[in-house]
Amino acid sequence: MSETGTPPTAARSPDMTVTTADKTGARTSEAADVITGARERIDSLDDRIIGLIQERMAVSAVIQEARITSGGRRVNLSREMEVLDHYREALGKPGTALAMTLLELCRGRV
Ligand SMILES: C=C(O[C@@H]1C=C(C(=O)O)C=C[C@H]1O)C(=O)O
Repeated sequence: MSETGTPPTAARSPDMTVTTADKTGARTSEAADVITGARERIDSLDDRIIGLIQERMAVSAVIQEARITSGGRRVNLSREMEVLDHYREALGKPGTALAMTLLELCRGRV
């Protein structure tokens, strides 16, 4: 095994191309096909997640603008705690970190 995780030529099954093994890390063409298909689904999911985050940013900006225009503050910490709790309850401790990143993206855009 090389430092990049690519199996040496002798370790590849005869029907696998070098390119496929290098891209997926699989040791068989069947595994490489599964990985390639699943990666396409992940890329599609990531595009949808990014779209939803951008939509969240726009909705958050509407709220912040209305509050600031009315004389209030941009940030509402009690509401942010509710958002953090929501993500932590759904996803555990990493959910809190994810929610903090989302709040960072959504704050300060108006
Ligand atoms: C969107 C709001 O304004 C700010 C942004 C938040 C968010 O993006 O979830 C939450 C609280 C506020 O700091 C809100 O008060 O709901």
